Amino acid sequence: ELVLDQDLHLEQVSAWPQSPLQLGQVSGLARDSDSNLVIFHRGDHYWGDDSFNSQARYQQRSLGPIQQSTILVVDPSKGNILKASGRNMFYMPHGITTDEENNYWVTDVALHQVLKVSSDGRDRTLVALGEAFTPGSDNNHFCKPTDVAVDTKTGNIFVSDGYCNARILKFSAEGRYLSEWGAGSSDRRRRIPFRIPHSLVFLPDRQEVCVADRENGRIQCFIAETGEFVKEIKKEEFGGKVFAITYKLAGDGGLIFAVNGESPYRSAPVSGFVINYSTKNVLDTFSPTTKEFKMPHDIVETGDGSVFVGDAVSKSVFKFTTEKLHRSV
Ligand SMILES: O=C(N[C@@H](O)C(=O)O)c1ccccc1
Repeated sequence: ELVLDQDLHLEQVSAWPQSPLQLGQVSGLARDSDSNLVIFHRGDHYWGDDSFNSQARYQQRSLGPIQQSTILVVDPSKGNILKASGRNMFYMPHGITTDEENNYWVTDVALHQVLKVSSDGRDRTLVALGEAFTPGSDNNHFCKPTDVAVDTKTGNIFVSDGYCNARILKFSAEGRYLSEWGAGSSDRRRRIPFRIPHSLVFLPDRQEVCVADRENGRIQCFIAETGEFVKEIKKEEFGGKVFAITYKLAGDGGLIFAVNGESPYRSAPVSGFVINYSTKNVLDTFSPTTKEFKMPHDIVETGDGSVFVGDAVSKSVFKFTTEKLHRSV
C-alpha cells in the first residue's frame, strides 16, 4: 500500500515485461476489475503530421481499421498477455478506461468517437458517441476526443474533448448527454481555455474529475456533479506540458501521478511525478533507467502500488514500484 511519507520513491522494474510485448504506439493504459493492466495501442498505425487535414479529418481511412489486437490485458507482475481483443475496430486509438462492469470505454481520434466495448472478447459495441469520422462540437460530435473517466458513484462518464475542442462533457452510462464545461479559472483576472484536455481521472473519495490540460502544462480539478472548478496544480518542473494523470487513494489523502512532455519553450526533463493532492507538493519524480521516456502518453496504477507508463513514441510500457516494495521482492 502506498503511504504519503516523504521518502516515497518509484523505481523502474527493469525486468518487466519478462518477454517483449509487440506494441505499436501506446496511447492508453487502464486497470481492469481484476487489477490487470489494460494496454490500448495502435498496432501498425501511427499518428504523424499528415494523419489529419486542416479540417481535422483523418486522411488514411482507406487503410481500413487496425488488424492487430489493439486491446491487451496483461498480468501486472510478469507482463504476459492474458487476453487480446479490439481487432478491425479502430483507426487511431487514444484513451481507455474501464467501468464498474469491466467494460472498456475508449476514444479514437480518427473516428472522433467514444465507444463502450465489451471486455468478453466479443468486442461488442454497447454505446457509440459521436459520428464516425465526423469532427464537430455539438452534443453528439467530438473533435479528436482524448479520454474518458467513469464516476464510479453514479455511473456517469466524462469525456475530454479534445485536440480540436476545449471542453469536458458528461454523459449517463447509457450515453445520454447531461452537460459540459470548459476550463476553470485559477486566476480571477482571466479564464484561460483548455488547450488539449488530454487525460482524465475520477477521484472516488472526493467525487471530483481532474484533467491534464496538456499544452497549458497544468492539472485542473472539478466537482463531478456540477463541473464547478475546485483547484489547479501547475508546477515549474512540469515544463510546458502535462500529458496524463491518474489518482490513488493513500493514507490521509490522495496521490496524483502525472507525466509531462517535451516543450519547445521550457526545458524540463520528461518524467513522472507523484503529487500530494491536498498540499499540491511534488513528493517524487521518476523516470526509467533502461531507456529514456520518449513521449509518455498515459499512466495508471494497479492495486499493489505499481505504476505503469505507456510511451507513444518508444512503443513501450514501463513498470515502476515504490522502492520498499521493490527491495523486499
Ligand atoms: O500530439 C500528437 N500525438 C500524440 O498526442 C498522440 O500520438 O496521441 C500529435 C500532434 C500532431 C501531429 C502528430 C502527433
